[in-house]
Amino acid sequence: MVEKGLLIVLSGPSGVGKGTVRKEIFSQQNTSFEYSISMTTRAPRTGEVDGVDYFFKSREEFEGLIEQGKLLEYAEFVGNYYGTPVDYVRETTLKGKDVFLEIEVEGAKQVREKFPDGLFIFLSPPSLSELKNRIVTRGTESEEIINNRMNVAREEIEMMHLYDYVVENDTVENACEKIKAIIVAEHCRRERVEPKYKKMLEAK
Ligand SMILES: Nc1nc2c(ncn2[C@@H]2O[C@H](COP(=O)(O)OP(=O)(O)O)[C@@H](O)[C@H]2O)c(=O)[nH]1
Ligand SMILES: Nc1ncnc2c1ncn2[C@@H]1O[C@H](COP(=O)(O)OP(=O)(O)O)[C@@H](O)[C@H]1O
Repeated sequence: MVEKGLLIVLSGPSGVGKGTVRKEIFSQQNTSFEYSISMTTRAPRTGEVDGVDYFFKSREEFEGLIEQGKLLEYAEFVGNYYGTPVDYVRETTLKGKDVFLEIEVEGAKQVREKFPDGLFIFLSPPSLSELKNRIVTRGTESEEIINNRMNVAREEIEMMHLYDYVVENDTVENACEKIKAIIVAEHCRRERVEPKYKKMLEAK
């Protein structure tokens, strides 16, 4: 029987660097885990691609997915819906592959209820002023939305105790190294052979 894959959840306030850190981790290793692309009703930002960054949906389509039970979890974040496709997560973990979710705190709570054995990591900013600086510098949101997201950020930071680990994103390199080390340690704790070494042993 194939061992079920681990669910890895990364949360953190808007602009802290979740996307940057995740992309760096995925670009570095011959990844043993898969990224779950979320559904959202948010409009695509310049350069974002449907089916790569998100599956972009209308509100009606999204509400249809909720009714059909197609989402593992979902939440409304600053005026838009975001949710995780349940079929993808189920199929991938059943194949024995770990799945990496990048989701906000309310969704992470729902995942924790369904998968208490998941690995929950909170990415924190060095300071609120640096958080604001990053989100402003990214240049993708209006001033009003940035202010709303900064208010939500305070509430999210207060929830960091719900996570198994808090990693500060001081530099992308440090944050990636810490997250990768946590994942290896948590594989050991769950008595799983690290996928990279499993492959190494299987190879001739
Ligand atoms: N609950 C939930 N949150 C999600 C999902 N996908 C993305 N998010 C979160 O929604 C929030 C807003 O995402 P986005 O608009 O892309 O802004 P960004 O985090 O600033 O890049 C972030 O905290 C994301 O991690 C999802 O499938 N479910
Ligand atoms: N460690 C870091 N130091 C400085 N800037 C960073 C760091 N990590 C990310 N950034 C920058 O901060 C901005 C927000 O990062 P992003 O990955 O989009 O955040 P999130 O996905 O959490 O909203 C981007 O402009 C990114 O280049």
